[in-house]
Amino acid sequence: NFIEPPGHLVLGHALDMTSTQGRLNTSVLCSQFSAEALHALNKFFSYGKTVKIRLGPSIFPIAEGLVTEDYNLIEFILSSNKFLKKSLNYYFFRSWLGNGLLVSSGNYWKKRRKILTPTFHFEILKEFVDVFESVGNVLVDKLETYDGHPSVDLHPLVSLCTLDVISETAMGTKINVQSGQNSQYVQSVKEMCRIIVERLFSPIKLFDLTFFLSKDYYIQQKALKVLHGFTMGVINSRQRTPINTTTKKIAFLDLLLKISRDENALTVDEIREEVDTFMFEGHDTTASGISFTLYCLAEHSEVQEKVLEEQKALFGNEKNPVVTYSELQRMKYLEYVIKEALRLYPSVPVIGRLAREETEFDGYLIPRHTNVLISIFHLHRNPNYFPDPEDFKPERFERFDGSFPYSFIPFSAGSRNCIGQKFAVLEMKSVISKIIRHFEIRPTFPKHELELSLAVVLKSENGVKVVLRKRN
Ligand code: HEM
Repeated sequence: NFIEPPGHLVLGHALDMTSTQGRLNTSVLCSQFSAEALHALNKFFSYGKTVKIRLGPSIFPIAEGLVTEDYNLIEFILSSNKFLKKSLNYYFFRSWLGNGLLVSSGNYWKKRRKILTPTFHFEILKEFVDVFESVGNVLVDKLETYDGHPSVDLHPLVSLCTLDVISETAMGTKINVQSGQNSQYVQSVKEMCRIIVERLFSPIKLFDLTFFLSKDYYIQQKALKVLHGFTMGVINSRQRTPINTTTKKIAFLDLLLKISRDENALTVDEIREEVDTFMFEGHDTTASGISFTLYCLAEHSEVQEKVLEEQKALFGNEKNPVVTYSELQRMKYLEYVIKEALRLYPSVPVIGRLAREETEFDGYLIPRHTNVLISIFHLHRNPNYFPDPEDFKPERFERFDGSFPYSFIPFSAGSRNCIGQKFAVLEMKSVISKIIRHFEIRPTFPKHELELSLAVVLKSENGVKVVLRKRN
């Protein structure tokens, strides 16, 4: 069977995930540990490309599973309809996202995916470019206040920008969090993201019984009240307002309301779940992508220069052009840069699936109901597919011919891939190109070394710091 790296008799590998010393310490109870999860995976993969791990006694199915960086197994899983169900740890999203697209399964998921797919049609996405651009302008204004500072941590600023974008596009509502409004909503999003990550790794918070006794349970309930209350408030008010058919820009929520009215396909609660799913999946992921791309550009001035050249070829020296969808499409080099940044720093570093039935793979038996965690992070750094994998070389994507289609999967692959992929790339291009036109981005001195942490969304524990200099 698959190898199980040595671990604690009862707690299994929970200690590896939570403490570099392998000792039980307070980090098991609190949050400072997802950086250790990355080190732990590095260690586990020294035992094999696919290994068995557990975060507690093996009598609890939620606490154990396989973790893999093996191309062949990943291809097998993502292309098979026996692995369409999400692994058990997605359970922690349910209190917030209910049965939304990210976590649902079976026919329920199929039906919803079919309903939602047309809402991401490029004709609809095209109309969102204005939102990316105007919200991006607010970010540029904020970044200008850091001109010449010894360093600025991009992530929190970018994260507010992407939250503003997703709110306006998903709900048709400006929440202006970049201008300090709706701070309670922002705080609640943060709390929920933190609690979900903690529950994933902590053997104490993993189980409902012990989680319900913790302080975080009360924080979660409070945050959920704010989050659900906010979304429901927006839905109720949009329901009362007839959809303006004269404007081409229609928010996802309005499309869902229209579908539910015309075809009676979704209840109000189901719409709320999907909108919440977009709010979660659609902001932290793009914030991580934008911040890490800008960090890579700071570290590689020659690449930044080529990105700027591409901008000049499109817009001359104009820093604030009216950017169109087709111009974003023409930013080919920037697209390679974003891909290379997502290769090294995939916003979603690990995804999980559940074996629907007992399955044989390469002489190994994967029992029914096994959780299989796929490390996109490690897959993307495999030298067989990406020579000198630690180097940042956007040009490699000029030659990427798709012979190994599952070697680069920042948006996952197969029928459960990211529905928001095109939206995300457009948004990232819009915001990054705008920043590059306005600022020269330099590395900090001394160099800011990222402390990556393998949370639900990839983060750097010590921030993503660069130096900004306004361009003339
Ligand atoms: C850089 C940005 C993004 C990255 C890297 C990314 C990545 C991913 C990945 C890897 C998955 C598969 C998750 C899994 O199997 O557990 C996924 C699913 C999903 N993403 Fe994204 N995402 C991004 C942006 C977005 C945006 C902007 C939206 C919405 C506007 C979105 C909505 C979704 C949804 C709804 C799913 C679930 C799809 C399903 O299961 O059918 N994502 N994303």
